[in-house]
Amino acid sequence: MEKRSDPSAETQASELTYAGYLRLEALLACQTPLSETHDEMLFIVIHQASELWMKLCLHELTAARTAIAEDRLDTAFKMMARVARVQQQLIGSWEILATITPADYSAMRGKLGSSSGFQSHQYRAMEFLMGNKNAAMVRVFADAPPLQAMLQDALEQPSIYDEALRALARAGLPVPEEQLTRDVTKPYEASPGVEACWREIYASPERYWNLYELAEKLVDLEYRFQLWRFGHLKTVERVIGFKRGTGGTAGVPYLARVIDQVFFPELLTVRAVL
Ligand code: HEM
Ligand SMILES: N[C@@H](CC(=O)c1ccccc1NC=O)C(=O)O
Repeated sequence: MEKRSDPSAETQASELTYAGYLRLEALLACQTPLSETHDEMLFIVIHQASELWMKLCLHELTAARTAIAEDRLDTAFKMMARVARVQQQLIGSWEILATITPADYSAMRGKLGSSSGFQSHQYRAMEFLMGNKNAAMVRVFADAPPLQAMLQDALEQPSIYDEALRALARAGLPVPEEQLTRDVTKPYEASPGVEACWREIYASPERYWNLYELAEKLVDLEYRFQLWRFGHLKTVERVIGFKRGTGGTAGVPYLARVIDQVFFPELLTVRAVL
């Protein structure tokens, strides 16, 4: 995590003020609309607030992954429970954004050029942390080396699900070896052997209470991630309809396709065999 380095911040605690501690001067100088439209302020604020919440999600999920890797599941649960609430906040932002009318958005859209949420490195890092790895998405940041390096690192780290499966193996469940030693830069592929492990856990939660809770926390995470994606899709549909995206995709049809990308496949398929 970045520590503050500006000298003005190195004041005595007794001189510290609300605005100083929170760096409000810098934070509140970052909303600079490019158009004359009234609604651009909302557009900017929603995105900036979302990026801040994503920053917190990454902070919590990275720490949760470490905790799982170290078999400190209670610690991971605490963090994952917080992420679920942050996700609710992110999902709630669609309600506010939906107050933009198509005509008002059209009036500012030209100023956005080819910029797009597609270029959110924090969003992509979250997808990678969830296991939806895609090396092509790293190349989107070829013109921004620090962001590209951050994402390349996220691509190469095991996902929270990779670590969960390793925790299952340590607990004595027969997770197939190839799932434990897989190339974590590749998208996760469902495995019948992994489904069988979750089945064992779900069939007798009292024998595996912690692992059962881990499974349910992961399901919560995926569920809310999907609600966010769906809220985005429906908001985009009502604001720009079937226009192509500024980022170069088909727009709504692209967003509909990514909803099919599941993070923890066996946690869904196991339900059909219980
Ligand atoms: C009126 C509001 C919005 C519209 C019309 C819109 C439209 C789109 C479209 C069409 C795409 C597909 C990529 C492209 O071709 O541009 C996209 C992607 C994306 N947008 Fe938005 N968006 C809106 C608001 C937001 C907000 C508030 C966020 C929050 C950070 C966001 C985050 C993203 C992300 C992360 C992607 C990439 C999704 C992926 O690749 O799976 N968008 N958006
Ligand atoms: N892709 C959007 C533009 C857009 O929404 C956007 C543009 C700049 C910064 C963030 C954005 N939000 C999400 O994609 C569009 O096609 O209208």
